[in-house]
Amino acid sequence: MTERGRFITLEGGEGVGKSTNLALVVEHLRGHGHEVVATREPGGTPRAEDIRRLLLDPVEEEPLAPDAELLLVFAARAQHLARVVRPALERGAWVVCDRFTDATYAYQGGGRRIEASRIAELEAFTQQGLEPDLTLLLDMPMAAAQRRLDERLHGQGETRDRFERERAEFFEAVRQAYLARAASAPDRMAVIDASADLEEVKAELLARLDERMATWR
Ligand SMILES: Nc1ncnc2c1ncn2[C@@H]1O[C@H](COP(=O)(O)OP(=O)(O)O)[C@@H](O)[C@H]1O
Ligand SMILES: Cc1cn([C@H]2C[C@H](O)[C@@H](COP(=O)(O)OP(=O)(O)O)O2)c(=O)[nH]c1=O
Repeated sequence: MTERGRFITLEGGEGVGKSTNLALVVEHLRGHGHEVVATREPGGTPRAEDIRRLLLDPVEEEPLAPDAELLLVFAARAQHLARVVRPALERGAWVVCDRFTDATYAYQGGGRRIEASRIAELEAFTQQGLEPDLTLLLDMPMAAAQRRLDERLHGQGETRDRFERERAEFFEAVRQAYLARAASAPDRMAVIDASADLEEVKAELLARLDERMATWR
């Protein structure tokens, strides 16, 4: 029987360097000879990407109710798990995902103030016990991450999505909720200082990854 693949997630606020470092993690794992599926949430399948658009589109005439937002996040997750994540893990591939359920606790829990117990109910219903083997949390003060994001948005002429339009208090609550999650799950989550130079961040990330992979052999 094929051994189940490992499930690794990258987390953190906007602009902390998740996308930049995801590529590095993928390359590192491929170097170890693993089949790797790189994906993201919300999204990762065409249908789930449709739901992502609903979540990110800033429709000013009709604000999205927090519970509707929460259910859409889990609807996208259910589709992504069924179509991409579970099949990959079952055939022995490793899955590296840009954001997962810790983001729901951070954004819908911390940011939108939905009770964690309600998120946990949907988590249990949707995931049926599946959770990441390792979560790399990129942490840094939100103001500095915001400056990176401003440069990126400016450089690409992008506009801000529904979340990127939130206020500083929202992002601070997101950050604190992420840190609280990491403190309560130290065996699964590794906190990485994302404010350092990219080379330093990469080195710390790979060190944490190797450390954890050594315990899986
Ligand atoms: N350690 C770092 N130091 C300086 N700039 C960085 C660092 N990591 C990423 N960046 C830059 O910051 C911006 C946001 O990074 P990105 O990977 O898109 O973040 P995220 O996916 O978390 O929103 C990009 O322009 C990226 O090149
Ligand atoms: C996975 C997930 C994402 N989100 C939000 C956070 C992000 O603002 C947005 C899109 O994620 P993402 O594209 O990863 O953000 P960025 O690259 O700008 O850091 O979705 C939630 O609110 N809940 C969730 O469960």
